[in-house]
Amino acid sequence: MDRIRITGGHRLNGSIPISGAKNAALPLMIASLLTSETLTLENVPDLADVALLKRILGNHGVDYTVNGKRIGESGHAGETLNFRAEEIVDTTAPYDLVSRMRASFWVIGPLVARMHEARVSLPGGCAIGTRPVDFFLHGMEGLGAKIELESGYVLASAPGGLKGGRVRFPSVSVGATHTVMMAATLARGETVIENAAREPEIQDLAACLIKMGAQIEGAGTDTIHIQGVDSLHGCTHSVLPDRIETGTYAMAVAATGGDVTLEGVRADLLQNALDVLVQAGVEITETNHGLRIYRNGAGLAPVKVTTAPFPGFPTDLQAQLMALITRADGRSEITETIFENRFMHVAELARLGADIHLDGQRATVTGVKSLKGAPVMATDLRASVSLVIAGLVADGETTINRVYHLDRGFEKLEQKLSACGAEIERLRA
Ligand SMILES: CC(=O)N[C@H]1[C@@H](OP(=O)(O)OP(=O)(O)OC[C@H]2O[C@@H](n3ccc(=O)[nH]c3=O)[C@H](O)[C@@H]2O)O[C@H](CO)[C@@H](O)[C@@H]1O
Ligand SMILES: C=C(OP(=O)(O)O)C(=O)O
Repeated sequence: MDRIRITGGHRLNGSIPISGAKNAALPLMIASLLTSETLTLENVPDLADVALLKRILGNHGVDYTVNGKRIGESGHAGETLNFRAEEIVDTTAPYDLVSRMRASFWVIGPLVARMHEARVSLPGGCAIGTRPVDFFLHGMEGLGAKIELESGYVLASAPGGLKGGRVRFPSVSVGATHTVMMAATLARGETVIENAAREPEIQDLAACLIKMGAQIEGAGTDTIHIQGVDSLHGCTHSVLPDRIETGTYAMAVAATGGDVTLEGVRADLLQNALDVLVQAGVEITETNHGLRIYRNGAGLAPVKVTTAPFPGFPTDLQAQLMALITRADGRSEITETIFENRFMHVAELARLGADIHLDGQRATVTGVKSLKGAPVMATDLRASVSLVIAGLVADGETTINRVYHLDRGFEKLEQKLSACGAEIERLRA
């Protein structure tokens, strides 16, 4: 297994291009199942999760071709890929693939909408909580699907096709909102999704579906109206920039000190997190080239943060923020409200000398003068990158094991950081 070795203590200076968002690219790719025409996606990040989803979609009959790198609508230079599901050849999404990535379960929506049946394994993904699928199942039932569970698989069928309905989620779920919204585009009549997720990735998916001919109103608010249509067609869509990658590098610069411009980003996608950084004493300005993150000399102030659905502070940046404030001047508090087991980085940060006290869903972090490098273990995607941030500021050498977690969601991490002066390298197994 590959490892990452970091020698800490270098300030970051320069610029970092931000990739297309993993969490937007995945549902957009899945939307290709809804049409027999070609869906062209620009600015697709080159990530392990994207590669895995290509395999999963391929199994259903989706062909994909690479258009090569070209500058997309957004000015980003990610990959442009064509997806074409002329015919769905298999409506089963098997355990060995779906168990490796949570988002692959979302194929259930488009498959039932187009083929009136699907057999999808219960999902896997980052081990950050129990992550049930009850909202998805109730949502699909709300559109008239019959749901059965058999040997770890969900069997969903709607022989006469899906029918629009009212779906109210008990609490906000990004994945269930994506799935029901996709399914409803081809259902007969109107669907109303209440208590819908408002994440930017939902808006990006809705924008693409609308270009494909779907009738959707209200994406980005908590109530989404979808009027079903008979069929959807192809289109070209550019994946929005990754707000979690943006926030991660902003926190890395805040931690090491320095001056870095994050290119191709949208500040409005992570305003809450940027406000927290400003409270901590980081200077942030929007320039013609992107978002300039600057901290030189000044100390870090402690912060009090509670994770929440968008537009709140994202759970996907919680671990990175914790790494940053391990060296703040005073005591910070982080409360995690989305996932019940998303503090696995705490024990690893403690190995580097962080002072963190856990009480249920609340972590109290007392700033220390310095961290010291040590071998640590990546436990999930965002936890792994929090160890990278801690390693960048720790004295001496930090080696991170199990970096396959990082490869799921961070494109060219070592290259992007070394270009700004970090001493970071991958040790191939
Ligand atoms: C690929 C992707 O986009 N992943 C993101 C997505 O995950 P994902 O879509 O899996 O997360 P959800 O928004 O669904 O989860 C939010 C909460 O709802 C609960 N829940 C969800 C569905 C359900 O049927 N029943 C249920 O109880 C979950 O266990 C969790 O406690 O949103 C999360 C919250 O912003 C992010 O951390 C993930 O990075
Ligand atoms: C938790 C994440 O991904 P997934 O939902 O695929 O596990 C993430 O992107 O941080």
